[in-house]
Amino acid sequence: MTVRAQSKVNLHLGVGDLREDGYHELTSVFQALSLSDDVVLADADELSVQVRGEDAAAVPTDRTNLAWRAAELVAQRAGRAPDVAITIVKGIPVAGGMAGGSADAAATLVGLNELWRLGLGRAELFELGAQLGSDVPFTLHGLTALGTGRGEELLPVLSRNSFHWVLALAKEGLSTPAVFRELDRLRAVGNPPRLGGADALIRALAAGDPAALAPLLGNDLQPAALSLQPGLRRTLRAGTAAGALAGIVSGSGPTCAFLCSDADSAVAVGAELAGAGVCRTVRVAHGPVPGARVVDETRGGPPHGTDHRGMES
Ligand SMILES: C[C@](O)(CO)[C@H](O)COP(=O)(O)OP(=O)(O)OC[C@H]1O[C@@H](n2ccc(N)nc2=O)[C@H](O)[C@@H]1O
Ligand SMILES: Nc1ncnc2c1ncn2[C@@H]1O[C@H](COP(=O)(O)OP(=O)(O)OP(=O)(O)O)[C@@H](O)[C@H]1O
Repeated sequence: MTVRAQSKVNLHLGVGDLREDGYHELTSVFQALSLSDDVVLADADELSVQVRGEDAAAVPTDRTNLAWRAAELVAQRAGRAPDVAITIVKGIPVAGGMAGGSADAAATLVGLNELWRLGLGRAELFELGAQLGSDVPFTLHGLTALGTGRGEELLPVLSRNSFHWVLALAKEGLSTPAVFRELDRLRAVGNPPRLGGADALIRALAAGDPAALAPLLGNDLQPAALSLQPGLRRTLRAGTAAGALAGIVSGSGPTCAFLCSDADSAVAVGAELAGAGVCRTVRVAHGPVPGARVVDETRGGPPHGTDHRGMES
């Protein structure tokens, strides 16, 4: 069985104060993007994880892999052994701020619910997802949603039309906790900008107008990501110089996401950015797309032809 795991970008990421539990209160408008991983699940005698694709060497294959932890959690809920062979074909950059590990965990929850015929409802899957990480519930949900709390309390947001994105993938990843810590440090020594509400952005999404949406994109984590990787300023400048409507750091970074006026513009911006020497590679993507979902019910066997990806995802 193959389950598609979609990435995300935060169109608006307002970060509140540090809570006593070590998390920050967030106001996040998420959009699920077409850049994806495939998670292949096959019956086996024991739990295992294999990773393929460009970034595979950077991903653990032991119980620290979020998909492994998802399998253990759902098996525990079902009262059965977590015996499944998990093959992850990475398309989402690792430690890139696009919720790659979270999406793999979401795909594992959805897939095992089907493979083991557990009959868990959406609410139960969301509750298991929230135990695995703040971004997992959204990667189950997909489309466009407003997240509050630590990002796991979701409300759907109406989004008309498809939006077209160029993603600039960085050479080195960034650790999410390190970026939140850097923001706390910047706030302790200065006054980095804080986003206002997301109402205007939510209206622009409902209108389906990229030109109206572009100036409203914002990310409170961006100053912290730029502080840890100053070269990202050049990447952001190069994207808008290439014709994107706007560029932001995606989540905790370091991937930069550029909103373009249409699909043709995204291809042109992607080509120019790829030649500008400001990132490892570029991908073109669109959103919103649905959350983690089964795309091939065949039991067992890795997918064919999914690990050679062009610029369009
Ligand atoms: C930056 C975002 O991607 C935006 O969607 C998410 O907030 C991060 O979500 P995630 O990677 O699923 O994060 P988790 O695995 O839940 O948390 C990792 C670490 O990030 C920090 N963290 C995460 C979420 C949050 N609301 N406040 C935080 O301070 C904490 O240090 C936490 O220990
Ligand atoms: N299935 C997985 N895919 C990628 N990384 C994983 C996975 N499971 C565990 N990891 C570990 O988690 C770290 C963060 O990876 P991930 O790609 O999820 O980051 P991210 O996209 O920045 O996360 P987020 O956007 O949710 O904050 C990696 O450096 C890796 O060690």
